[in-house]
Amino acid sequence: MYVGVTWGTRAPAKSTSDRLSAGGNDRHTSAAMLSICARHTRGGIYLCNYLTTQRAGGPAPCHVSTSQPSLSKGHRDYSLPNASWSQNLQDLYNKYQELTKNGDWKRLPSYNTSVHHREGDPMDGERENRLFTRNLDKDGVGLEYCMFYNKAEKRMVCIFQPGPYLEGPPGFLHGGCTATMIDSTAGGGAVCTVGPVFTANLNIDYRNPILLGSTAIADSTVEKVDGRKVYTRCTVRGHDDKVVYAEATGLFIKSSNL
Ligand SMILES: CCCCCCCCCC(=O)SCCNC(=O)CCNC(=O)[C@H](O)C(C)(C)COP(=O)(O)OP(=O)(O)OC[C@H]1O[C@@H](n2cnc3c(N)ncnc32)[C@H](O)[C@@H]1OP(=O)(O)O
Repeated sequence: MYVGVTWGTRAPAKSTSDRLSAGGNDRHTSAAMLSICARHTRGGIYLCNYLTTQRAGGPAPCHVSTSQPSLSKGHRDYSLPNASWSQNLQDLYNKYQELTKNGDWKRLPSYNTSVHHREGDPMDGERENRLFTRNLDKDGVGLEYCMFYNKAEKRMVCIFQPGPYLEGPPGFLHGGCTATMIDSTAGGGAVCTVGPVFTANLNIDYRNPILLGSTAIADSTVEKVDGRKVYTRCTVRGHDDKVVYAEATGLFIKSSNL
């Protein structure tokens, strides 16, 4: 499936997230081309073809080109910048987008369902299910994030900005949400490295609280693959690398029956 999206100029951001963050300016976001399919089946997580379906030689033909996020068949790509993104998140996005240019890094599109974006998926159609990390309808109040994968380094980076609906301690991100981002980032890296997996174990040391509206990076690497076992390590740090928020290891088990 190919989906191309062109973004236009947007109004200055006024979200809580932006007020809380150091940045808050909005900016033009360049066109992005992407292709991916992802699916969850029986709890196993798939990310298919995204490393192979991007066409060489520049942007692929677009199915969608609008000044708004792609909503073709409801398949908006939530990994693209929107008006709730802080300047810090936008800057990191631009940095990693730049790194995709030589092919070392790939940006992963992200949808709010696990299966709807797959053309011809038998589960396509009206479904109530939402991807946990994309279950809020309003931009900026929940998780804003984008993942980039480096195949050679078996490394997944997720830049993210937690919004005001994710509060744990007053003003700070709930630890369960931090765990979710670690699970998703390390799990996504495991999937991209070996195929569908289940999370078997997550071990997290929380080092510093994450301010709501700030910008953070979850940086995960697959350290070892031993049979069906995929060992990962993940660090969550601030956008400027000055603060470590959490350190984690994760064990993912390659699905045996998918
Ligand atoms: C970009 C988007 C990316 C999206 C990523 C999303 C990430 C989110 C991922 C999830 O949330 S997945 C949902 C949460 N996880 C689960 O619900 C899994 C529940 N557990 C299970 O289904 C099974 O326990 C599991 C599949 C993990 C393992 O069962 P199996 O029957 O397939 O394997 P088995 O028990 O034979 O274990 C295989 C090996 O792993 C080892 N193992 C399994 N669980 C372990 C554990 N917890 N700790 C340590 N080792 C473990 C086990 O000892 C064994 O080692 P050996 O091969 O050396 O004998």
